[in-house]
Amino acid sequence: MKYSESKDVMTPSGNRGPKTINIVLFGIGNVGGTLIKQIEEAQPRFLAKGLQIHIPVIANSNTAFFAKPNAEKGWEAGFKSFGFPQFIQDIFKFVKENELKNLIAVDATASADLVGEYFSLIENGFHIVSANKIANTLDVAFYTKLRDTLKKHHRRFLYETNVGAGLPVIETIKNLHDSGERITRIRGVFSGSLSYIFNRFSAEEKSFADILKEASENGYTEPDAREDLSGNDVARKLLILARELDLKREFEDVKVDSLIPTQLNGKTSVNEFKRRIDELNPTFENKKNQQAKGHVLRYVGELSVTEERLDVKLVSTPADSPLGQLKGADSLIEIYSDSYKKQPLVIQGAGAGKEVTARGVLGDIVKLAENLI
Ligand SMILES: NC(=O)C1=CN([C@@H]2O[C@H](COP(=O)(O)OP(=O)(O)OC[C@H]3O[C@@H](n4cnc5c(N)ncnc54)[C@H](OP(=O)(O)O)[C@@H]3O)[C@@H](O)[C@H]2O)C=CC1
Ligand SMILES: N[C@@H](CC=O)C(=O)O
Repeated sequence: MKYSESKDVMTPSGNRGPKTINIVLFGIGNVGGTLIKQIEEAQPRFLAKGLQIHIPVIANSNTAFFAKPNAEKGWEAGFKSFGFPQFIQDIFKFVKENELKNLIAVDATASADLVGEYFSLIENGFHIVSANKIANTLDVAFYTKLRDTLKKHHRRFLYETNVGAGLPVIETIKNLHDSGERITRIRGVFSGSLSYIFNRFSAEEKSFADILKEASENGYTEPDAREDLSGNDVARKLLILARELDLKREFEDVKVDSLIPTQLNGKTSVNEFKRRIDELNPTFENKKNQQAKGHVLRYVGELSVTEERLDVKLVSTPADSPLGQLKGADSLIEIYSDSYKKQPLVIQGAGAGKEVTARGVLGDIVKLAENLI
């Protein structure tokens, strides 16, 4: 398959040859689909700065589409008509044959299988940008091996959207830590979907199941919403932050208060869970009604760095407290440190959603592109 890059494009500043970045995109759901749109819309602005972002390969779990340059606009039709069964080796062959440089694999999936391919992606010259949290939350041996492999092949791995979607949480925590600041505690509402669910459930007379369905339709939940309800998604976020602070903890070290009643946990399929979703209602009606007056439910994560403790649980908090006042799918993350001792550094804003997340992924791509030739 031949793919010829438009190397002689004239930038508005009059210089020849913008820097071309080649994205291989895995995942075209909420985040991946929105990312393509955002790249297409921002292309004139990138070009003005001497940057051109191509997406020569677009893949879902079973199909890969090898696109023509600048084909982002009509990619859906091409994907349907000219998609091939997706095999990673074909992708490697394609980028080699076409001598594509500045390769970035973007992981907009929740797939563990794809994470298993990270090593071969790196060995084949790819940098990685990921919204998928799995690579950062497998065991410490994997975590370390991934970083060693990146170092050996001079590749980078950016994953700002792993915590707080488009919010600058990882970058802020990393900057503080790397500059010698002692972070003592990180606490807050880390899940955008559970924020949306509990903010509405606490304020409205709607059933828990109906609100959960709407959260899913709005693209706030994980592909399997039980990842949110089980607390696993928040646990992953806490673990990722702990590891940024050099605490080599495992997923099992996070103490998690699951929100899934035992009869729906574990053994049911996603479809069966969706069919029986109304069974969640009595549990949450009870929790809502048992609260003190003026209190609301919030699902909170806390990383106590000094005690090396990671906790995820449902709490009842006064409606006029900072967490109690949350709206929409907002996350609110408080960072306590030696410099931010009494008044924490607070990061607040949408913690889930396809637009903010895709923008965060694009932010990582542009950041990475700045360091490429
Ligand atoms: N939505 C949000 O607000 C946020 C999401 N994220 C993360 O972003 C990721 C994607 O979320 P979202 O877009 O909502 O999920 P979706 O379910 O909407 O999309 C997932 C996409 O991944 C594809 N996929 C699955 N397995 C593979 C594979 N092995 N190779 C290639 N493609 C694959 C799916 O293809 P198919 O249809 O064939 O299965 C689908 O296109 C998740 O890891 C999530 O945690 C992070 C922050 C916020
Ligand atoms: N399900 C997640 C989406 C982003 O990671 C959340 O609700 O925060």
